[in-house]
Amino acid sequence: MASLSGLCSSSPSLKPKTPLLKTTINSTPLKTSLAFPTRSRLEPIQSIAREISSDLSETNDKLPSKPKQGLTKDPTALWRRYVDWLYQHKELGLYLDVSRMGFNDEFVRDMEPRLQKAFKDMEELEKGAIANPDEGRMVGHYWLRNSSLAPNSFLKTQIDSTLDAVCKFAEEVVSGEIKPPSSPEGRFTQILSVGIGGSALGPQFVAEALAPDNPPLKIRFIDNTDPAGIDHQIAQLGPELASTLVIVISKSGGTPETRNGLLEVQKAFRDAGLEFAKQGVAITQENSLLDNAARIEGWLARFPMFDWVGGRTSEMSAVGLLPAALQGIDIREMLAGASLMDEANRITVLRDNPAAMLALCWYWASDGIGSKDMVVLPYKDSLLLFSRYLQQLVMESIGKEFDLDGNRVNQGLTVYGNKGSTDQHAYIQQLREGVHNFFVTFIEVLRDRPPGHDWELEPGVTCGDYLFGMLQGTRSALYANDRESITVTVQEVTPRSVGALVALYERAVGIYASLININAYHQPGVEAGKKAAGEVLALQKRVLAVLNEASCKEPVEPLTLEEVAERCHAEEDVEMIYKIVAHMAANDRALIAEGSCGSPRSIKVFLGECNVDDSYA
Ligand SMILES: O=P(O)(O)OC[C@H]1O[C@H](O)[C@H](O)[C@@H](O)[C@@H]1O
Repeated sequence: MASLSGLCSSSPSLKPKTPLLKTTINSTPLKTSLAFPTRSRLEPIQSIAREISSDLSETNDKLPSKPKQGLTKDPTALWRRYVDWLYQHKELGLYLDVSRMGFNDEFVRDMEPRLQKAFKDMEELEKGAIANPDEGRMVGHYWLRNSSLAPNSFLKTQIDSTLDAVCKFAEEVVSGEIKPPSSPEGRFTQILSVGIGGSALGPQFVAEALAPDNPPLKIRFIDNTDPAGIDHQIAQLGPELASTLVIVISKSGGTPETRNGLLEVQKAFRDAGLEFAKQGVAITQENSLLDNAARIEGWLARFPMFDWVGGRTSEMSAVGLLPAALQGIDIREMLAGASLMDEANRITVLRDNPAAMLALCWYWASDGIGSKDMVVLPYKDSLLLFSRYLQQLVMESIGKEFDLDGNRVNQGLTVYGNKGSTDQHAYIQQLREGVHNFFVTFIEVLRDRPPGHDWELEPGVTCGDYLFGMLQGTRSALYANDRESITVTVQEVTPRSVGALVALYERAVGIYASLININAYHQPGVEAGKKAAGEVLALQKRVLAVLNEASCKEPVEPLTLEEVAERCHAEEDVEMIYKIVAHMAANDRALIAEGSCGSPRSIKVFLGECNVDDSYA
């Protein structure tokens, strides 16, 4: 867990970077694929897959080879394939069509042992196994929508009581029973959610997908440490800051961006003469720095985040449920949708298990090594953020350097996309005709708009028919050019279907991770960037101390970058010192006495004011 002050107190000097380790898997595709013209890349990918397969063979069954073949274009065969493979979840009204993926029976047969192992792994995980071995943690997001699955009664009670507390608090806020102390409206009208990554993406997706046109509380987000972005959110609130419920979300309670967002918001409250604690809510692990601060300062409410729920799978915890409930979204329906989907995904027969079908398709398309990207295209504006949400869920889970046996595998599955038909006017040209490095997942919503509002904008055709036509047309056009696609269809965008979609992809990630033998539940790579950021800020403090000392002299002594570096005992970091100085100069916190930032060697720099307390030292 990062500490609140950790960003600025890391190691005192920037270490020279060690060169990146070259790996077999990294270098092989480069070498091999360079020998082939672009259109013939399938073969090298297969050979890489085979190579990796032999690496994994000690712990896994032999990797099924992907037969080289074109996609069938025979309409009768395609229709048969469509009907044979169509998955339907009757109660959820959800369909999964994998007919436009080119896998064959042999591949499915070969994958069966791995799938059965994945089902077993998921069963163990749900029973409370330490499925995240590196962090020694259980992985329990599935219990959140069916607490009776929790491995002990203590966890069950925690889940149930948190859900009850979320519902009660939301009801009291919406009804005005809990009110802000000094708002003329007499009730909370806005939510300002402060959080990042898994503590933002789920709530953002769900708000966009499900919030009614006029929610009881409108939501906005601070999900970065960009001061201009923060100012914008606060300025947009204007006088309504007095009726804003600020929800600070951080599992660890120590993420620097979230800490900064909180400090900025607290300052805005002070500037407006408002008492933050009366309007602040914390969602975090018990006894985290955030939790302790909220308790000591007497914030309006605190809700727990559980150790065994990862940030990117926290949408069904208080993280996602509280903001949703405050916007008038039926969270019990979301949970019901997720729970129904989970039940289906426990079935150990491939064709009856939509998450397994997805995972199998991912494996097929990307050779189990991420050789193709997943383009997610919901044809529905309200699902715009689904691909962004999935980007973290999939890429932070799957993008791993090592497998569970410690082999370097550099795994991943790249996800991107926005929405159709809009993206047809942006990059679908490349998908149809350009580099063949992707497969598509269409998300189709059958209901165009609420009943009673539709009209024909030309004889026999509605606006929604166009959207439908665009999706079907793009799917066909891509397939005609051998571009594979999956289609997930839901009847409507409802709390139930959104809950089901979240659960579908959470499980697909879990199953896929098992198929490729990686830990989907940790994120060791994220720490490197955070640590480096801490080192930059530590260096900045030393630069400030050196500049301050020189600027307190009579007369002021402007310094070259080399002089600053030397006095910081960080000669090897002169480039970073240049960047620090340029950034401070752009923000009027350092003054350039001579030269210009365009020619770094010419610069002489000093501080406009001498800080006599020398608080930088
Ligand atoms: O919820 P927090 O502890 O503030 O973490 C927020 C995010 O930060 C990290 O960088 C992780 O990579 C994410 O998985 C996490 O969701």
